[in-house]
Amino acid sequence: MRQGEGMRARPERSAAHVVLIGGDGIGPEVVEAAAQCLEEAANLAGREVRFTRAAGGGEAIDRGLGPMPDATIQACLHSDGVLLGAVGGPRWDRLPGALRPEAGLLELRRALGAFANIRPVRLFEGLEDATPLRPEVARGTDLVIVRELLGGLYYGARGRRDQDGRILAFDTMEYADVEIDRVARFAFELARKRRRKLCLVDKANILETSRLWRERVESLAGEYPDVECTYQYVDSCAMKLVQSPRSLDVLLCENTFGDILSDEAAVLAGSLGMLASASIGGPVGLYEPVHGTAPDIAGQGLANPIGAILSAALLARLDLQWDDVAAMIEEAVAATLQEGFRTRDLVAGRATEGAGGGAGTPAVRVVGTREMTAQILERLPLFASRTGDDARRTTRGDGGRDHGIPGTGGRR
Ligand SMILES: NC(=O)c1ccc[n+]([C@@H]2O[C@H](COP(=O)([O-])OP(=O)(O)OC[C@H]3O[C@@H](n4cnc5c(N)ncnc54)[C@H](O)[C@@H]3O)[C@@H](O)[C@H]2O)c1
Ligand SMILES: CC(C)[C@H](C(=O)O)[C@@H](O)C(=O)O
Ligand SMILES: [Mg+2]
Repeated sequence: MRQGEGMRARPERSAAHVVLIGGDGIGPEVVEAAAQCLEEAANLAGREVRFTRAAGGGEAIDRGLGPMPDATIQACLHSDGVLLGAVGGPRWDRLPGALRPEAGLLELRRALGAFANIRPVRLFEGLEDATPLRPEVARGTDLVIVRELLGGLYYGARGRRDQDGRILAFDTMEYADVEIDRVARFAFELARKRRRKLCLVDKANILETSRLWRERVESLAGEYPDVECTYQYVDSCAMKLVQSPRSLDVLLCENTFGDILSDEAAVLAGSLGMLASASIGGPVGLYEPVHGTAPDIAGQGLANPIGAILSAALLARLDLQWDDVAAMIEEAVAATLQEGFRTRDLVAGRATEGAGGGAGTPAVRVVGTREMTAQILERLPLFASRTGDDARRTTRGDGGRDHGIPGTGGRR
């Protein structure tokens, strides 16, 4: 997406080129699952996706290419969208900061100009017992975290120095007004398409950067009188997230606060494995599940692929403008879950295998990554016949399944 191109009508595209960066741990497992779903849904809609696999993260380091090879960045910049699994793991934890896999991801985000990270959080019907929260608290959760992605502590000056014989380490949080304005405008526009509630999450009682965020958001709020704009300190917001999630619509956060709150919010969705994300703002969007490489379950076929699959749906909707393809994937995921299929992480809350089965509730069936993907693939054709408009109407009617995220226009 280019800033400001959001709502411009574009010619329908029938083919797309997507770069896949599997990365490390469960990254390659979930990216392959997502690529299969995107390819199949596109084919069912009469379109075509071509994939290029590119190196990134620890596996690229091991091949002597560094954490984010220039060839990968160039491939991404020349693509129609990028799908990334996750990078990092214990094997690379002792490398100097700038050489770690995670530094490569930051480099890619910056190269793609992806300043707005969108993390939708909803509890799918049927997953009420997957969250450790009481169903009456979590039910109906439908919020979006808009996380600033190219500033703050992640990109500020950091280092160490000797101070009177002691080791002093520092990280710096800096924000420029323009960096705040561009992501805040995006969040206001998003709120407008949803329940018209925007909450700026900050620490303005302590941090000067937060005070600038408040000033900028307060001044922009005048341009969006139809959006209710509130302010909440990050510490109390962390509580509110699990106390009354339905009261929240769009949460606007600086980089670090957004990172932390999104993993907390994953509890509302039943598992970290459920959350998808889109990072947009530059010529091409970067789509990745919110979770990491999950070293504890990597290579065992246990990973929940849904966060990655829903990220592929976001790619279809936001970069390719294939709303029908996106809706097809989202509907197939919802149907698979409603029929009781769960990966292991989704029975970690209060659900147990074989539970349900009475009173119209399907029995819970615990499956691995491949089987979950196969079940979703099998259901795609059920949602294939709709036109994009029909599909959009259906999903909006079901609690805003497409999260009200505005189309971003793609790169052409
Ligand atoms: N975008 C990214 O590339 C990204 C994001 C977060 C963490 N990381 C990296 O991942 C590594 C591990 O980090 P961590 O352990 O703090 O976080 P993590 O998200 O990898 O795992 C946290 C917990 O959630 C579980 N989990 C995560 N995704 C899952 C899925 N799809 N299905 C089932 N269970 C899942 C894991 O098994 C683990 O118990 C670190 O090196 C970290 O830097 C990368
Ligand atoms: C791996 C790390 C750099 C990354 C982040 O902090 O942005 C991850 O935690 C995420 O949430 O995408
Ligand atoms: Mg994170």
